Amino acid sequence: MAGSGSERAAVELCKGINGLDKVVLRGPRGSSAEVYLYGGHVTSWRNDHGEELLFVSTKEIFKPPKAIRGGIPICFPQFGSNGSLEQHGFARNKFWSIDTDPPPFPTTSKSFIDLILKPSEEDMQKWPHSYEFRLRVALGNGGDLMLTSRVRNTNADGKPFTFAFAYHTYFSVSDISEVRVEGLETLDYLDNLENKERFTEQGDALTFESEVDKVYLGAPTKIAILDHEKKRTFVLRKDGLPDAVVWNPWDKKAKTMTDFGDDEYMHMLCVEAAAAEKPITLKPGEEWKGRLELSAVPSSYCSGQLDPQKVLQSS
Ligand SMILES: O=P(O)(O)OC[C@H]1O[C@H](O)[C@H](O)[C@@H](O)[C@@H]1O
Repeated sequence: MAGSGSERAAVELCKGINGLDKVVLRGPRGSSAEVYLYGGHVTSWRNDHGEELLFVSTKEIFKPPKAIRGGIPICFPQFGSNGSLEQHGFARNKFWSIDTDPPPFPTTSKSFIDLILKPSEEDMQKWPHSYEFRLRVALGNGGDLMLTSRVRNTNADGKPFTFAFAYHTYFSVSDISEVRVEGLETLDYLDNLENKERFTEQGDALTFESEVDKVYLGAPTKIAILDHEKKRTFVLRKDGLPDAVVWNPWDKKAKTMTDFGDDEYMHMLCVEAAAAEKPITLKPGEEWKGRLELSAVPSSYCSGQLDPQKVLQSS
């Protein structure tokens, strides 16, 4: 549409499913992303060809207070059931606001949105802490998706607080049996399917043939998800987030989930950049930052043209 005078805005606030507010981000060459204010939740990330890269369940009904099944839920201030709050904390069930006056934070992208979450009085009864959670979602000029979370302790009573965090990313994959994850081999992990017992990953890249729910500890900053059939590699870069959670419910668990199709486990994989095992402590006035950068590159891995090690080593 260049030159036609009808170029679409890089950032647009509009209504999504069920009239929920959403922000559409558009990159210069056709890429896009969508963020619902409900949950501060990224629900779509498309490449320059318009192909969707994230999985959202066809059973998802977009009805608060249920969290959205798919995309990138924000888990905060709890991960999983490790605490007294609801599963994965409350951030994914809250209506976030657009932050109209964010503190300075440099970017080269024109396509970004700043969101903010602060506790209500009711929230403070469940989690008695005052905080500001700022989330920036940006679409890079090359179509990369970048999420930056900044959490600040604004407690006036001098008390520190502790939290866990995850970007619970659901990647869309062609067929889970054709997927390999590079970067987590040989790491220690806690197996949620074995009472959180600690094991060491053996051997080669991860492949999938049954339910998996593992928290990899001290994961590298770069992880690659290779989709052999799609000839696509997702590269996940993370900062401030030591763990990587890998989850696929597989067939039996899928059937118990009302917001997830029986066969959808074949077409998704969660690889979640997280601070799950060791919670983060912030004193009043302190700020924590956790960053996720996702890119999707065509790969000819199956024909041997792309060495997965090179994917991991290249910057
Ligand atoms: O169903 P949800 O609350 O969205 O959680 C979905 C999954 O999230 C994470 O990956 C956890 O490690 C899993 O134990 C959990 O089943």
